[in-house]
Amino acid sequence: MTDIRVKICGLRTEADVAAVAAAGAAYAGFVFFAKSPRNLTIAQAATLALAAPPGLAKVALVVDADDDTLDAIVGGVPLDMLQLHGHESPDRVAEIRARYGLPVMKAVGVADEGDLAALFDYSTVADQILIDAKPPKGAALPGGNGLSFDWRLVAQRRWLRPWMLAGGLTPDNVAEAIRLTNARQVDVSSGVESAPGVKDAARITAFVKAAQA
Ligand SMILES: O=C(O)c1ccccc1N[C@@H]1O[C@H](COP(=O)(O)O)[C@@H](O)[C@H]1O
Repeated sequence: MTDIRVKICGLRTEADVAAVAAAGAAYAGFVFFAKSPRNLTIAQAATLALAAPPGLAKVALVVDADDDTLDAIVGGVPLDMLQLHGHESPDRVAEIRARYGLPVMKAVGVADEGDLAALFDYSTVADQILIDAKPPKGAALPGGNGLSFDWRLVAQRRWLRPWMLAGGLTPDNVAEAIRLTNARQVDVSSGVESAPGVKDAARITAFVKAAQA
């Protein structure tokens, strides 16, 4: 066992939350993005968040959300972190962090070397950085597409803040991704599903086991 921290994103049922907790994940992610098959209402997310045991951090994933939307989410769901997965500027990240007093994790899409500078920019304002694959042009979702990027781009790099590796991770490839990048935290959504938006408890268990082996 290692101290790798795992985030399982896109939970939709209380059984998902129980599976994530039982597997030993550190974070549970709730998606607030209408186009996603994992999208939740505030009432649904509140029910799931209240079912989470102490020690399982509850993360709300939003995409270019305005203040009214964030006010409703933060006011209606007990949360430990906000994940910003859109085109939020560094100033907007700082504004959200100050307004809600919650730790903020900013997702940055990476496809080539040219994308790495943004990681430094965001690491001056966010509490954590989420390094994800850049979505293909015209993709309906800015993340959660099950696509990975060339992990060698971030291998052995250092950032100012803790970071998490995401994008196309599965129970079969997560150990290799960790070995190559030296990531201490990993995030997965599609790789632990049996169909879009349907989490698979056995895959969740296998993913956490493989990440922490
Ligand atoms: O999961 C979603 O539906 C989603 C929607 C909009 C933005 C991000 C989304 N998910 C995040 O994308 C990455 C990678 O996911 P995957 O493992 O490749 O499916 C992960 O950080 C999710 O939290």
